[in-house]
Amino acid sequence: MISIDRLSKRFDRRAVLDELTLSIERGDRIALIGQNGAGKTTLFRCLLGHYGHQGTIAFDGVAGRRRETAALSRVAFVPQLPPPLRMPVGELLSFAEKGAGADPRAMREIAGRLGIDLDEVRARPFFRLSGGQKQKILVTVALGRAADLMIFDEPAANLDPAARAVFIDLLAERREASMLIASHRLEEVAGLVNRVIELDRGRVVLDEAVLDRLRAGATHRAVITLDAPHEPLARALTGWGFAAAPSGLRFAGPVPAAETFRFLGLVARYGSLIESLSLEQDTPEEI
Ligand SMILES: Nc1ncnc2c1ncn2[C@@H]1O[C@H](COP(=O)(O)OP(=O)(O)OP(=O)(O)O)[C@@H](O)[C@H]1O
Repeated sequence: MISIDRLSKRFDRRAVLDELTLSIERGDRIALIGQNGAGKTTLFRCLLGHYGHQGTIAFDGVAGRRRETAALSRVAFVPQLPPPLRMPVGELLSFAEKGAGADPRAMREIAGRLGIDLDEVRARPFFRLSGGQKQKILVTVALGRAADLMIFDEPAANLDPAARAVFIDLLAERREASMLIASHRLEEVAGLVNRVIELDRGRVVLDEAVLDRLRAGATHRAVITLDAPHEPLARALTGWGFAAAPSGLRFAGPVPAAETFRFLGLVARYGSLIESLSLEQDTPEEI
């Protein structure tokens, strides 16, 4: 569906995406994890054609400018920070309807489930809504249309717990769509995804097809190598039952498949300290 080949993006000569290569298949529901500044939003912006870049991104084999038109019509996107739109909400909704084929009945229902009465907010300028209300409207617009790929950048960050739960339910109902969800709460999206990709300093450092493994109920063996010794991470890993090499730089231990998300959530918090991470079928070896 999407193939990304050696994608690089620099800001002020600093590489934010660094020869990133990745392919996304139809039916993939991906949690994109990684520390603040790892490059998640930048990857989305490149995918959506908002940023120029080096390397190629092809949608169904079509790359370059033509890809942008195709992408816009088939991709629904909810940004991390809502744009400061001055237009009334009603105008945004009719733009979604006429310009992007969103279904007004579906939007009314989705907004209602998220706790927003569209008639009440229709006349209000979008930028005057609260952060959570803006996010709910953007989610409503994104889910109100039949998109092939839904890209969500920390979509639930401003939602209250009740709306957060509804949002997860709404996504779970969209089984047919491919999804790419950046989230710092891996546990929250765990039930929705079948693949976890971790970015660190603009590179893919982990790409796990989790669903099959979870189904298999297997145990994996993780081996982690650090750039430098780090006491809190060492404590966290030994708390997981990992053995440490005397150098304090290498750790190995078992990760039951059902605990994969919790484990990856822990590791993601320390992403920039980790030089390498592997998660293999459980075959004990000396560390
Ligand atoms: N328009 C820009 N100009 C300059 N630097 C930028 C720009 N956009 C992003 N960056 C830098 O690129 C790096 C990656 O940012 P990005 O927003 O992609 O990270 P992220 O993984 O989405 O982080 P977060 O989890 O905080 O949302 C950061 O260091 C950021 O400061």
